[in-house]
Amino acid sequence: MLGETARRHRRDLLRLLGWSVLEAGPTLVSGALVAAALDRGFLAGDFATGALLLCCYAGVVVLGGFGARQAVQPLAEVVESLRFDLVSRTVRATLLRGVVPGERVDGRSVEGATKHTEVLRMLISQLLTVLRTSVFSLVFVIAGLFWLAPAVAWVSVGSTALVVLVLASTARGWQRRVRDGLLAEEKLSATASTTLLGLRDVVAVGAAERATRDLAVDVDAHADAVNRIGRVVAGRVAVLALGGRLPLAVLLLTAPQAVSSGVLTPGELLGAATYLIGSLDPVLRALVRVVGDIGLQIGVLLARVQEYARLPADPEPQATGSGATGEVALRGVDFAYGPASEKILDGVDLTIRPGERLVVVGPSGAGKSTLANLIAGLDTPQRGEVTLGGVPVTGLDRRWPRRSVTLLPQEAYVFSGSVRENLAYLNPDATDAELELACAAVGADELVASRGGLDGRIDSPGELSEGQKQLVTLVRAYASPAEVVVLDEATCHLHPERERRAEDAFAATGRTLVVIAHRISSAMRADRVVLLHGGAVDVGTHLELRTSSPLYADLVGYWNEA
Ligand SMILES: Nc1ncnc2c1ncn2[C@@H]1O[C@H](COP(=O)(O)OP(=O)(O)OP(=O)(O)O)[C@@H](O)[C@H]1O
Repeated sequence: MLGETARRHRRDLLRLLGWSVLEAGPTLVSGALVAAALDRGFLAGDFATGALLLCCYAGVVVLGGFGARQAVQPLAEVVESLRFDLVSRTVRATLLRGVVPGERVDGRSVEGATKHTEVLRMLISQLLTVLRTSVFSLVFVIAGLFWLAPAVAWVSVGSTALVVLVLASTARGWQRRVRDGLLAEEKLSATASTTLLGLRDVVAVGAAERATRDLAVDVDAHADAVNRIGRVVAGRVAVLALGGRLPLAVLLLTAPQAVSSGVLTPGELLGAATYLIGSLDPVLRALVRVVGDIGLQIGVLLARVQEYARLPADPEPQATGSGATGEVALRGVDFAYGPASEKILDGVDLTIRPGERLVVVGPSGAGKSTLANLIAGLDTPQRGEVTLGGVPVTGLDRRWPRRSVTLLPQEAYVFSGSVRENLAYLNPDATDAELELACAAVGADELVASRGGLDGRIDSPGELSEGQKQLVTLVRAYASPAEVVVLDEATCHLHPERERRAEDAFAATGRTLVVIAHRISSAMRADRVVLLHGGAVDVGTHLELRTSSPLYADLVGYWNEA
């Protein structure tokens, strides 16, 4: 995931690297200039040279500050783009999994994904900020020390290697503990939010003690996990303290001997101490904090985000054929919303022929929308099966955009964006000519023209009336490649004449059209009508049902009066 963003921002990363070298520049010359200022200037009685050399150092520090300032912009480009990529991936994958039967997706999945992504953004920003200068600074310190005091440089290399070795060998255990801590925190927050949301029920059924006990278990588990992390942190801090201070201790202990024997001048001694105190120790600390702590936290969080960004599995292997003939069949379908709930559909058999215009009617709550969801594969029957072109609908290709069935619900969803983006939502490859054709067919051309054509904007969808929103979604469905279109009261806010025009337009394309009727006029122009009642279906033409079914005759009468 990170690699993809990094590839796109190669230039920004190179700019970041370049400015970071400049930012770390003062580290390279700090010890050397201090040593020269002392030996050739102040101790040699040449105050002007000493002061000039210190001024040079100050100049380099200002240049380093300029490098730090310039590095901010490329850093922000990379990090913000990374956040956008991560959020897009996780939300998209969560939504796609949401329409797959058997996948458990709720608001917490998206919330968890976005929360983790936000933390990741901050951590990666810190990682890049510290890492980019620390690595160069470390190299520069060692180089400076080799120039001034090679023996101290070797001790520094050894102690740095020791720190790296110890941290690397404990990295796995550390990562495991951080992950356990994160999981414990997630579990605690899930239990707490479930308990708090159902607080009234918990009190009503006298389960307060039980809920407290359950919560206490998760609180203890979280506390244990945090304690285990704390113990590892303590060990790592000790190693770091030893590794960072050892070279300085060696320098100070050997200083009298080294200076008196002429191995080091006083200036070189002070220069080496400047490198060690001013750079090596802080750099090692920063590196350990960043690579050891932040780096590992990033690894753990990325693994979690990757779980959220998991796309649903492709169709099951038994799903052969494209399902693209437009024939929908329900065989012995039973459906209920819960194991103890009443059946909404009870042993329903129904074949919808390719290119047929079928209208579904029935009393409120009879299960018309449920039938629409089953045809679209959004729900799975407990018994029997729903097939499309002979293939179980739940086994069809569910990659976005859905290619086989398009279901338009009553609530039309229009988002902020261009008119084109809204219309091409179910077929991003649609050409302008195809979209214009779809607009003309369903009668949305005036609306699109009034918004400034395909390039026009819909900045706040609330400006559109419900009918206008339904027109937008009708164009979407028309422009989609699906061979079966299900309109679940998707034209209820349109004038009857506009509704007829839209339905006729779909029927004229030769696709299978299933309309959950809002008005009796839809049933009157259908090839066949399905009357849904008490979990069963009666099927026939409008005239047949009118004479054979008293319930249908009642519904027609009710509609006519209305
Ligand atoms: N997600 C759900 N969970 C539990 N029960 C549901 C769910 N969705 C619908 N129901 C119930 O299932 C029954 C059928 O609902 P459905 O929406 O399919 O009926 P409908 O014929 O489309 O109704 P209407 O004409 O009022 O839109 C209703 O009793 C409804 O309350």
